[in-house]
Amino acid sequence: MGGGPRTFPGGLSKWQYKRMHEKLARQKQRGLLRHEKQLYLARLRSEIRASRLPAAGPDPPPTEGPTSSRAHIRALADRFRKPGAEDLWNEDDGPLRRAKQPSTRIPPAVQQQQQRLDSGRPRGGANWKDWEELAREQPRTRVEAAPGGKGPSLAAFNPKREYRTVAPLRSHWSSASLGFFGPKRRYSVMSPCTVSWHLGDELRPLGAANAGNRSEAAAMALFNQERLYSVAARRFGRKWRPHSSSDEDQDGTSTPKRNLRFGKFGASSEEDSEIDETGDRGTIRRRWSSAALRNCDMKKERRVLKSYEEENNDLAVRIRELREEIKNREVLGTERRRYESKGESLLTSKRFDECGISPLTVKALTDAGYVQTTVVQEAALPICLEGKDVLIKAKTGTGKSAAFLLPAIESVLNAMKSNTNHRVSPIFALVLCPTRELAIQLTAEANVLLKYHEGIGVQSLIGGTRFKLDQRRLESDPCQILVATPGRLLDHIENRSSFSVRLMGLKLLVLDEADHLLDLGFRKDIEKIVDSLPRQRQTLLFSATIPKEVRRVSQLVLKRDHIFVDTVGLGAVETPTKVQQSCLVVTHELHFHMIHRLLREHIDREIDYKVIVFCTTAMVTEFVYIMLRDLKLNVREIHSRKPQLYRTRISEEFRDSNRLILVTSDVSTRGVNYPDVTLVIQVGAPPDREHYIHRLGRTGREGKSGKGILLLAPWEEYFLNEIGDLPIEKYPAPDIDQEMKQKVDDSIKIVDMSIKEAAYHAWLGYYNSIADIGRDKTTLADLANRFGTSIGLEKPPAIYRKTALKMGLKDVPGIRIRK
Ligand SMILES: Nc1ncnc2c1ncn2[C@@H]1O[C@H](COP(=O)(O)OP(=O)(O)OP(=O)(O)O)[C@@H](O)[C@H]1O
Repeated sequence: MGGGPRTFPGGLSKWQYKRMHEKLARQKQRGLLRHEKQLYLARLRSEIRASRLPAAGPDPPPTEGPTSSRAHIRALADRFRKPGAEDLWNEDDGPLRRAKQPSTRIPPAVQQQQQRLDSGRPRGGANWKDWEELAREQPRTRVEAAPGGKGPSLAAFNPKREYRTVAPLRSHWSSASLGFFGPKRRYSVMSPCTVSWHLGDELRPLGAANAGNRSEAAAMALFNQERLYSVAARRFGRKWRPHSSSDEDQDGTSTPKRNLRFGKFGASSEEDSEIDETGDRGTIRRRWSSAALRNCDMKKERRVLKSYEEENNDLAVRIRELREEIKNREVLGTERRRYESKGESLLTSKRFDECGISPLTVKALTDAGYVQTTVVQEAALPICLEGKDVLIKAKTGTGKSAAFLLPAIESVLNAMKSNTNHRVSPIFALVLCPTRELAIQLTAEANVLLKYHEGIGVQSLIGGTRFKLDQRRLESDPCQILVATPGRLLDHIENRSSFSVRLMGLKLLVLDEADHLLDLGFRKDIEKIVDSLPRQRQTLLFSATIPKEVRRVSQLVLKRDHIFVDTVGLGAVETPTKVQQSCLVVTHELHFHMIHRLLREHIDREIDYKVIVFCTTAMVTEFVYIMLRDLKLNVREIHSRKPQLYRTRISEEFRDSNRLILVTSDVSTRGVNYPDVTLVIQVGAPPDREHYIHRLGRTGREGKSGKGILLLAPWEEYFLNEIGDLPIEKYPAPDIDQEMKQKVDDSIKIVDMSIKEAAYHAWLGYYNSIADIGRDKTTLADLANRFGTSIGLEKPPAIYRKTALKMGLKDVPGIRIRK
């Protein structure tokens, strides 16, 4: 790939540098997988536990010993079930620094109740019911023993984080622990923590080791605890290390200090579980093991409980934020409904000159006909211009491109004010997108917005062009904003150290079509790219679809305190409202006849028609294109098998004209803005729901109307389950007259046999990769052969043994292997 430099930063050779990057990416990938696994396990555990709980009934007492079982399970289960709960590493888990535990005096009422319970409870017996009662009657606040008092202390209880809190512990609770450690079911939810408490003026550990002073019940408690911890430790594959030592009581009785702790339970439990011996001895002190959330919430850094005041403050801030969010949503929702019901575009009343962007940019926007912002621009601009990380979801064709290009220009302007002494300017803003067409389009759009900004340049870096030429262009022309596809960008990062150096000045990273870029196909490249960028940067993620997994994975690139803006709204339809969606189910044998019929009908009805036909693979696209061309339709093709220059030319032609049909593969699925498309036909089941939405989004842009038809074979109807929530009408297939059928059959015949064979192979590969179909290989082979017949293949073409092996198709009836 082009002649790169001999040395790389740090005096590394090209291969060392490359290996280093690969190693880093591998490590990150492993970390990610580990997190995903932990998350999954945690979810399973909490679900199982939650399902074992008694069905209804009042909430369990807030404090019930270190186990705090039901509250803990509920909290976990609730948390995992909440929409958006996939984000386990949220701020609720507390700050990363150690916060002091505030102490509060026990209110007199509590003390009275405690005394009442004390007197009613035999020293050696656990009286769980009493504690339940007491707990129920108490407000959920942290209560600690009065200094020097003998009374028990109620652990901090934060309603927001029940699973982290610990039950009230009493000085004579060694036996009481029998109660709450008793039932085995409770073991698993105990938060391992070191507990010590005061008797008189002395610190007394739980579980006295001195046999002379130890009651039988206390011994039982100790036994139970040991059992408990070892059971828990075994379950999680970690060792627990009991630390025993002896302290002398003031009254001469010796009380052993048993400091129970896990060696490495969850995150660094060691420090967390130490008894704090420096503080006030009159108060009960605890430090919480991060194992309270077990490994399911493990982080590299240790989390510590927030202080009471801090939490209250946080809570207040959170409530305020939520209120604002709800208000914003309402405003956005009303705005959207207003425009949609009026049948207008998605423009809001806010003008660009009110958004705090440079007057020169506003001038360029006005020239381009942009005066008012769209909903997504109105929502995104203030947050992006504040410098925050954002994840934004907005429907297709609603102006997301400008929503991130404008902040990109602003960040360049700001950076250029402070960075004036560079010979070659750093790249201040980097926009990543999945396809070349989209990169070219975004570059053109950025150029429009930069019309009056002299000295600021935008360039694209995409595959299919000459590496050396790119290199020269990057060095000679101004480039403060770079729009790139991941593969080619990575080539430059790995092979041009001067390019990597330029990226070190980066201020803003944008991932357009973020869900696709963070998908498995791109993720490795994205990780490598992100590794080579400065950490101090702003990151913006945009897409029309953001599946839950993507929200979680987005943490790879976004800061923890990023903002999620959803202009679509929970439960709202994700497709443009003015696009009429329908589905036709037709047997394979008639698929191509049906495409022809639908196109003819549409052309007859729409004078200025502009149609996109999406096919499943590049080779099927080519087949359909040749067939339609032979049927005398005004048709063009774009797919990955075509040279880039051709693709660019066709793309531009289709953008600027009408009365044209574009047959394309998924290279045109996302982001590409072809104005005034009147109809989108999707032939065959799309790979997933997101593909369906993005393909359909090529029509009905800017609030205009459009039509979408999904053409499925009967066995592809499973896909309708994935898009069941979208307003799709299923229609019976119209008849095809004999004359038309014959015409199509003739056109199929003229397609070259090699293209048909390649189409068969591609078809087989595509559906083999779709889990719903690819699982049953015999059926798949049968369906592939039917497809082969429908495109005029007399017998299924043979495939290479190696390919068959890879696809799991060896020895499958109906699959021919090449000798
Ligand atoms: N404020 C505006 N005023 C007028 N037209 C606008 C405005 N913002 C965007 N547009 C136009 O809306 C169309 C769609 O914009 P854009 O391509 O940015 O949509 P998108 O949300 O990125 O779509 P996709 O999800 O498909 O990527 C474009 O033709 C663009 O010129």
